Amino acid sequence: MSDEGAGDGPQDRGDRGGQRRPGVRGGAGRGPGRHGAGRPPAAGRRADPADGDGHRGASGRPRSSGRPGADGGPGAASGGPRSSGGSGASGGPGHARRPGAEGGRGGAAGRGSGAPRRGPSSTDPRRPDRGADRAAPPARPDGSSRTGSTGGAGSEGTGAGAGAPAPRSGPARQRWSTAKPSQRSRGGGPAREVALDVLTAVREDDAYANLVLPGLLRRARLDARDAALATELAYGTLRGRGLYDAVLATCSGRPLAQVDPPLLDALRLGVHQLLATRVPAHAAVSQTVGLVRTRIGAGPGGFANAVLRRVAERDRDAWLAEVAPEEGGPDGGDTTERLAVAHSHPAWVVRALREALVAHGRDVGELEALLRADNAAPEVVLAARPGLATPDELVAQARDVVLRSTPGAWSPVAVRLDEGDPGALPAVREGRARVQDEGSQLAALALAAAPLEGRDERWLDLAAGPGGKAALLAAVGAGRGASLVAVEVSEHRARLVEQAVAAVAPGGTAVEVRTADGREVGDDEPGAYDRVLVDAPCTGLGALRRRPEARWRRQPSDLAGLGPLQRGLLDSALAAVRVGGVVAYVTCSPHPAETLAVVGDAVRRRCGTVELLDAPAALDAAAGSPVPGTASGGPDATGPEGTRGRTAQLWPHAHGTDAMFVALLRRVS
Ligand SMILES: C[S@@+](CC[C@H](N)C(=O)[O-])C[C@H]1O[C@@H](n2cnc3c(N)ncnc32)[C@H](O)[C@@H]1O
Repeated sequence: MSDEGAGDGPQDRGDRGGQRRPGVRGGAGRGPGRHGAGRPPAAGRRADPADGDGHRGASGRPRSSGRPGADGGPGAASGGPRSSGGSGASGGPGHARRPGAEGGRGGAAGRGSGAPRRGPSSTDPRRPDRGADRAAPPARPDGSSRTGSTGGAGSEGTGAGAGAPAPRSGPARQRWSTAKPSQRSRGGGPAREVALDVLTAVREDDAYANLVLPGLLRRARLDARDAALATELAYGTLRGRGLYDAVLATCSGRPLAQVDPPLLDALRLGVHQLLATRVPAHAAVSQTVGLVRTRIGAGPGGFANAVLRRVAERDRDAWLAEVAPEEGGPDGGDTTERLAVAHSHPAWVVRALREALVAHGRDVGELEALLRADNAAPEVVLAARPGLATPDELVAQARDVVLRSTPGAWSPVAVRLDEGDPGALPAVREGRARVQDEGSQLAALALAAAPLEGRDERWLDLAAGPGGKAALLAAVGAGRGASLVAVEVSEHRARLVEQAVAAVAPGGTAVEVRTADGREVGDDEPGAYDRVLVDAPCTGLGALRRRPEARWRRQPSDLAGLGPLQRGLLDSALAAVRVGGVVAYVTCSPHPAETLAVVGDAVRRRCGTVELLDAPAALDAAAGSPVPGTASGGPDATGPEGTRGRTAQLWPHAHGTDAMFVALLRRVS
């Protein structure tokens, strides 16, 4: 579930009707009827609440997912925020971070309350202040407390207090609004309405935020700024829910379970504005209360007013000290619980990520940076498909539509967009380039770069939907005279694969898409392939930054359900590859149960017939220069025997990519 190009991008959106493209053979396979691939759900709706990958966790039996891809389409793929002005292609405009405009909440003032090679740095200089947002985005990626005072809230508030000093902690008096009542928006304004609609769809319909948002933005006809605000509010509220609920529990005077869910959504939206944006406090409260009044009722509006005023009495740091006190202090609590609240992750995910860092041989002290990276909006990254587009072409096209772009940090075919709608680039619209996380790009390119002797003509992608890596592999393979068979169990997602690879095979037969169960290919076609990709369905714990709601949906029990499916697919791949051929086992989760354990088992069970290749070296080869810190498991690591140092793990906080895991296995007999 690693590829964000997937989802709702212009080239692979499910609403294209899934028509066949010339040159793409849609093999019958053992079709969906047999495997119950299921109906294609409405865009944005989840097929299975327990599983975003289009399979049923417990049974391992796949099912069609409403989420075309692990990640959305361009922009949406990114978790939204960095792209802006979005069309459907972008999954909505991004929130525009304005480093230079951090600070004051305006009206709150006075009340006294209140790596690597070109990799990203923690100070993230990539985003200039465009000065055009009214999105009032988070001051820092993790939404930590604001300093400085240059920013008001643009048109968002009344202007009162803009440029005022940053809010300080502690209770004090508050003037709620300087606007005349007639000037205030009664319903919260269109951006908040859209944001609330997203929260409602996520809660009631199990929708994916990145898929429902574009349609809601279009329907509401928001201009770019309001669209950016709506996107930031929706995504930020979903990500920050853990902390916001802890604050609300303190302020609401009743257990949150007793608060009506629609009202709770609106309260979270209000808290997000108060604690993580530069929206002035008075505007955050009055607009959110207006929204509650018009959407839910006058009584709930009064309740929201009382609760949000209490929230507004302190700033984020003060609330953190209250609800997530540092250990060692008088109220210091358990580290996991503190990190869970402070960085808004379920405690089991915090534990899982800590375990993952240790298992892959990294310093456990990196945990907080990793959690913070999960809360930062990822950049939109494009992959220029070899033979169809070049990074230089993408940079030139971005310049033509006044988008800032930079070369990728790692992948030789990557271009990073600072903001904007990737669908504005002709190459993206034509399917010659695609939004795809750099980690996903490197994983596919590493398989293509793995050393191989003898025949190298038949490539296989065993779990291909929605087709991001298949599209890249197909393009690379076409340049080397290799054909690709792409297998996907979900009918709907198989159609997305066809769309994804269409540009690579306009009239040829280099790519064949089959709707089938990948676990059966090994038995049906033993030893038939030279290179095989298993991008296994997984928990997606390495891509939380792209899927704001995912962390609240996943359960620890998902791990147990996914294990047999992951092992079954890897077994099938190892049977389908010829002796001497290479299998890449890839996940967008660093969890040891989905990565090192699966690979370690496979190597152990096949005693001597399968060997691990040097995946970090293959990543370096794919990148064209060293990608530091990918070797997964040093001498002290706890990874299973036989995997140490041979597998590769990328990290959001270290590489600026999703946390992709890559193992390369060669069948030796
Ligand atoms: C992680 S996603 C693959 C992402 C894809 N490689 C990309 O880059 O766009 C895993 C895919 O495996 C599919 N899948 C699940 N079980 C499967 C099975 N038994 N056989 C084939 N595909 C399966 C899911 O429907 C999902 O589309």
